[in-house]
Amino acid sequence: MSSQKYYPSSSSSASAASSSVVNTPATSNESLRSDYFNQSHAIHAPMKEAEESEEDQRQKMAAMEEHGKRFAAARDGLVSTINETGGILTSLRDFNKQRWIVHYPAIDRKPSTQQIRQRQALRRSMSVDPREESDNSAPHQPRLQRSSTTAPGSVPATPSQRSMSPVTIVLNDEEDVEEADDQSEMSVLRLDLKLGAIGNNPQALVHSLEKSSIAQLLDERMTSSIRQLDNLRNRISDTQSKVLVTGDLNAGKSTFVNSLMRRRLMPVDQQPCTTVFCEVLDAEQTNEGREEVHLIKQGMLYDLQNDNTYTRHSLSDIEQLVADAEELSPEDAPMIKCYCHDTRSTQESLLRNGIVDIALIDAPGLNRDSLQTTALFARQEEIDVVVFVVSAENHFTLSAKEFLWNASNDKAYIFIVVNKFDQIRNKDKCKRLVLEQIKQLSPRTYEDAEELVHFVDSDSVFGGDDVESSTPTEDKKHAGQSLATTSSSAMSFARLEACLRDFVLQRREKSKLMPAQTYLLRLLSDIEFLAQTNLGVANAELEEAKRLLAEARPALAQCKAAHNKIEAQLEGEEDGVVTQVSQNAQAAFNNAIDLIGQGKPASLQASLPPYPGFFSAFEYSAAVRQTFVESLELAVREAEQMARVATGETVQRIKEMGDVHLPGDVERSRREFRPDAMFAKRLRRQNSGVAGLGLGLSRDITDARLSDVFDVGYYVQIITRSEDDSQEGEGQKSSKKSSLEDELGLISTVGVGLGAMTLLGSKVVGATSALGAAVNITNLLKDPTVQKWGPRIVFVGTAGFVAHLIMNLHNSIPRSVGRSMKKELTGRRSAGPTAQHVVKLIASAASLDSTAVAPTSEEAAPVHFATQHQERLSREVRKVIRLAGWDLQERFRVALAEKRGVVERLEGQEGKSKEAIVWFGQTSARVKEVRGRVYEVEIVS
Ligand SMILES: Nc1nc2c(ncn2[C@@H]2O[C@H](COP(=O)(O)OP(=O)(O)OP(=O)(O)O)[C@@H](O)[C@H]2O)c(=O)[nH]1
Repeated sequence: MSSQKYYPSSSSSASAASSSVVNTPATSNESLRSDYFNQSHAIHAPMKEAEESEEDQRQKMAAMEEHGKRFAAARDGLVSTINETGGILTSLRDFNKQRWIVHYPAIDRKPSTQQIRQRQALRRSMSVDPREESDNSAPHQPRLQRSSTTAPGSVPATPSQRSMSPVTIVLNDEEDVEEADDQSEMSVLRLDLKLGAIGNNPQALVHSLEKSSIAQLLDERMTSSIRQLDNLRNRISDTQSKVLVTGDLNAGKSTFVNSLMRRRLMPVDQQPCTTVFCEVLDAEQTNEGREEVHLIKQGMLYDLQNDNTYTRHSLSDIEQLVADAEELSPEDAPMIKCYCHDTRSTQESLLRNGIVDIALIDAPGLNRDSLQTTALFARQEEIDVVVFVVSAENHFTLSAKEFLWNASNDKAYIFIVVNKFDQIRNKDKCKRLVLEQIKQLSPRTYEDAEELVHFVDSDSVFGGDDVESSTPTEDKKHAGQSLATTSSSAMSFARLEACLRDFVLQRREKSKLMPAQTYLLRLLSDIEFLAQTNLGVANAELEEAKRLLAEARPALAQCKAAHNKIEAQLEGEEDGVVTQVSQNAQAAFNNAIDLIGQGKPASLQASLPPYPGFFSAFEYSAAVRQTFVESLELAVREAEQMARVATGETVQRIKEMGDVHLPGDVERSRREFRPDAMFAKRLRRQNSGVAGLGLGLSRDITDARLSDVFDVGYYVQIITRSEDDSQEGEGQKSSKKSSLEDELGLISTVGVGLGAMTLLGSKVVGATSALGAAVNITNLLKDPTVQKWGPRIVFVGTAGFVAHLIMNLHNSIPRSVGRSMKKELTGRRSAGPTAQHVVKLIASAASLDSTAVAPTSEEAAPVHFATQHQERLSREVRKVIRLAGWDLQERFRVALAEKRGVVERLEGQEGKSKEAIVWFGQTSARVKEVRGRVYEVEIVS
């Protein structure tokens, strides 16, 4: 609809005016100049008077009214869609901030064939006017074409990839890269990515930035677009229209503004002079009819009602004000408001048109310095129309091209005045060349070139210099040609005016509403593109999350089950090996102690030393004791070695359990089992001589003692025990009998006791043994049989027994030593009674109470060598197994935490993706609906 050609309503009058000009004779410059004005008025007025009957006036008014209604409807439609778009954009921004980091598409210039196909499909779907889906005959509207590879499945495989490598937006294949450059990228929400060396390559920059950084930039872009929407709403609700007149230096902008006003308001100079923005307004409508100039104070926001924001000047001061501003940089150049009368009728006047307030802004000529400022100014939403003045002599400079390129992006249509056309000889060629350039720079403007591009001679309104310079010296014929030229120039200018007036007034939808519509469509298109892109991303991420969850959940469950299983297994392994080691040790130690008790070495690896003879009996006993101790040590070592082996096997089994049950990606324990580290503490202590066999043994177990040679206490005890034994059970009695008891009868036993006493005396036996023996003997002497046979038997027995003992010392010493050691090893004190026992012994000797003599088992410290060592071994084994188990458990704990983390992250991703799919789906539908409504806003002339 907007592409419909329109023709200015006043074009008929313009041509009528021009034809009249042609028919009017003129003789001089002055007369030509005045003729022009006179003719202009003279021609227009009578024609209008003649042509515009009452009926015409009525029709015109009705048309105006109708036009006003259409304008209001279009404006209301746009305001409502602006509001909706603002709502969508705000929620997108919030969603980006709070729920889902919005994915910003990047550009990829080397697509695969598949990507090209996907892109084409997506482009087709996104470039279709919602209504065109059902109605292909719908009128042309600005279209935004997008291409993307974001169809589900074409998105990077993992979110991590995605975070650094946003979804690729394929521009175009090589043949149509140019087209892609201006159509495929984001427009309103496009990020201005310029940074360092890669600033010229937004694609590289997008790839290098973190997704969150881009989301942040996008957030800022959305915020500024929301502001822009507010401005647009205010602007289209405002009745004033602003026309910015800009162009190359010296192109004749000021002359053009003056011509429009039919007054020499702006200073005109051959030298570039305008550095200020000068806004020309109708004094009647805007300044209570006062003609004056307001120079806005530096840094002040202009307020007509507030004198402090500006200084007042007369119209004639403008030239000086502009000259003063010459020295300033474009950024500091002041803004001037020029209130003046347009004396023409409302039908002719641009400013005082009776429909809408118009302000004409004369901008500084474009050069490198001012380009930025003017471009910014032109982008402002309150600028409805940009009139670009270009000199026909110079065509478009680089600055002009840049400005037009950007401005036509923003405003779509630019009104172009090709000025100084009078200076051009080959006018057709000039027109062709200029139009060629416009086609490149502003395609929309080119489409409507008939109405929007005008080749004129602005100066001709005041009687151009060309005419002045030629007439004085030329002949009448030449003057006639000049007249014809001037007439044609006037005609062109009149047509320009009519078109401009029409463009600004009657078609202000186009000039005022269309920028808003264009902006909205671009913005909505961007949002839809983002929504589609993110929908694709979310779908891909959901699929990915589902796929990975399908692997991660069972892996977690499997890991948990394996963990539970190994926990139970570990417990079993620990208990098993500890029990095994404990039992083995117990058996080995008991066996060792029994062997020692029988006077044999505890280990097969040890053997008794050779007997050196009676006179070295004591040394022999010491050597035997040493051998026993060493053999016991060997037995302990053997038990420890067995424990090491059993532990090693269990550790290996635990390791294998780990290999079987631990997930493959979990690092295995690097801890190595070192058997020699087990029991190292005891060995160290032993080597340093701190403790002998350790654990609960008195340190003098290795010390030899005389009782090892003659165990008097033992002999006496055998005698006394016979009485006690009679009170005990038969089974017990037999088990307690030693081999010596078998050999000796009661008599010889008594003899042994007494003989030993006699032979060795209390010195030899030791005080406690002697005392114990004495007590026992005292008890023995109470026996009547002993009293009767005593002396003789004692003598014979003693002599025999002593001989026997001496003869049998090589056998009895190991037994004595063994017995003594066994007592100690099994927890009975062999080092002699404690002080308490001695006191008891003395007391019992005095009272002859035999029951109080022997230390009871409770009194003896319940130190059992076998038990102690067995416990030590068990503890050590348990410690090692626990460590191995703990190691494995720890691996499981890490693996479980990792797997749980993966599942939780994927569940989070799944949830977020689902939410995003719903959200972007709804948003996409909403945008589509609003876009449809924006398309429906009918902006017609
Ligand atoms: N021949 C001819 N000269 C013109 C025309 N328009 C302007 N001029 C001359 O061109 C020169 C510059 O005109 P200005 O109106 O000052 O140009 P400008 O674009 O406003 O200049 P700056 O603001 O300094 O960039 C003046 O000498 C004008 O007389 C025209 O249509 N034909």
